Amino acid sequence: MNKVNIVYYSFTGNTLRMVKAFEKGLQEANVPFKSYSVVELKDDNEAFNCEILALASPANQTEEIEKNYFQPFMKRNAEKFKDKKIYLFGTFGWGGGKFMSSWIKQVEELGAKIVELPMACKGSPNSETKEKLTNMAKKIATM
Ligand SMILES: Cc1cc2nc3c(=O)[nH]c(=O)nc-3n(C[C@H](O)[C@H](O)[C@H](O)COP(=O)(O)O)c2cc1C
Repeated sequence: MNKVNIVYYSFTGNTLRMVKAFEKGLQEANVPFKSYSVVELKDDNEAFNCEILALASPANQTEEIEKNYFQPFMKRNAEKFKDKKIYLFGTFGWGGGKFMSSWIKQVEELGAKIVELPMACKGSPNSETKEKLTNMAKKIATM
């Protein structure tokens, strides 16, 4: 059983709906977890205090992760990603999920290990996507 923490950003709620589906899987797997909005996060070490850290962001200007909170989070914690097990997911509008490819690259260049195939969906996740995420969370929790 893995302790899985989640750090997320969501402005209009699409990414948060993905987070809720992911949390459902963790609850069903009966593993300890904590979710942190990156906007309210006070202690980065607390978020990193887990076996697997899930990160969730929408695409923001020019195919990046969210700019004002998530990009600074990545930057100030760069050294903490070395050998860290990470799972990535998020939502996008019009870019076809290009932001996710850059994020994967960034995380891998920092030395992290992406534990499962990331998930990105357009707009609000439908029930199929939510179910996939719930199952993914269960898999990650018990891997
Ligand atoms: C300021 C702003 C910038 C955005 N930039 C992009 C972008 O570069 N590529 C893209 O595919 N979607 C972009 N979007 C769309 C959001 O990624 C999409 O609506 C997402 O689902 C919002 O997630 P949230 O509801 O969790 O905030 C942008 C939206 C806003 C408001």
